[in-house]
Amino acid sequence: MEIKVQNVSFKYKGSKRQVLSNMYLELKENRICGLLGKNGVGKSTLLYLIAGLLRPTKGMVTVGDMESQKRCPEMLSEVFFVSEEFELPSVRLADYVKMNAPFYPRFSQELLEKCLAEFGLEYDLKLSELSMGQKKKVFMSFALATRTKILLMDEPTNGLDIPSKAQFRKAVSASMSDDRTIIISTHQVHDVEQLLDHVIIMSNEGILLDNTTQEICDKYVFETRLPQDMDDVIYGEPSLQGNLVMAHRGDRPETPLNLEILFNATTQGK
Ligand SMILES: Nc1ncnc2c1ncn2[C@@H]1O[C@H](COP(=O)(O)OP(=O)(O)OP(=O)(O)O)[C@@H](O)[C@H]1O
Repeated sequence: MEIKVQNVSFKYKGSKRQVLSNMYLELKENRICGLLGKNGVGKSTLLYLIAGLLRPTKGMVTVGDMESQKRCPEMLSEVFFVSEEFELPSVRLADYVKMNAPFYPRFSQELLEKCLAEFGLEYDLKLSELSMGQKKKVFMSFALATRTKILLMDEPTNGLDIPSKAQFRKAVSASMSDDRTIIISTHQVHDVEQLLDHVIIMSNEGILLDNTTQEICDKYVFETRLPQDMDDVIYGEPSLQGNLVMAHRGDRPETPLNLEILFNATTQGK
């Protein structure tokens, strides 16, 4: 399902500040997309608009051929939003699943148990007896198992311990399918850098970058350079090993994406 944000402007009620203005964005299916931007640029707002939980002041957001703000049943069964803050009822997970899974026609019990196992959790548990991090793992496992065509995740790795970040990447990869689009809004770039195949960088002025990781890595290399070897460098930062840089690739071999360098280069207008 394609997500289209067409000429969208948004302002919170009672606030003077326009959070989004005339934004255009099209996101095709079969993508794991990282949504990056400094605090307050409107990443969460954009996710709420896509989920239909906020209405644009101007313009239109659609998923497939459905307008988000109408929240028709078909759309609700195909969009799942893991917001930064959420509440789970004080019930057993099995009862939570019994109550909520029927809303999602493609829900997979097998995938739920696989994701839980990835996070080191059992299926037989009481939601009220879990720590915050454990609740998040359970909620994300449920979200992944819904197999909705659109999955929106706001800061999914916040509050997860160090081993869980790799488990998160495995669980997301395991749940990915050709007809799914996952948008992950995050500041924890190293947690998701190997997972993404698309990157969107937002600023207060709008979208600064909207490309597949393949397009980025075809054009640029991310590597460490000596000070005398900086001719074709677009952006660089000193590091312990030398200068960490983003440079034109030319005929050099491809390098892995360094999201932090890409983000700093982009937001500094390089
Ligand atoms: N309920 C609200 N009422 C008024 N203004 C709001 C409300 N929620 C957010 N804002 C404002 O809208 C702007 C965008 O907020 P949003 O939460 O979408 O940003 P963000 O990019 O997700 O930020 P962060 O990285 O800090 O999570 C901010 O300037 C914020 O102050």
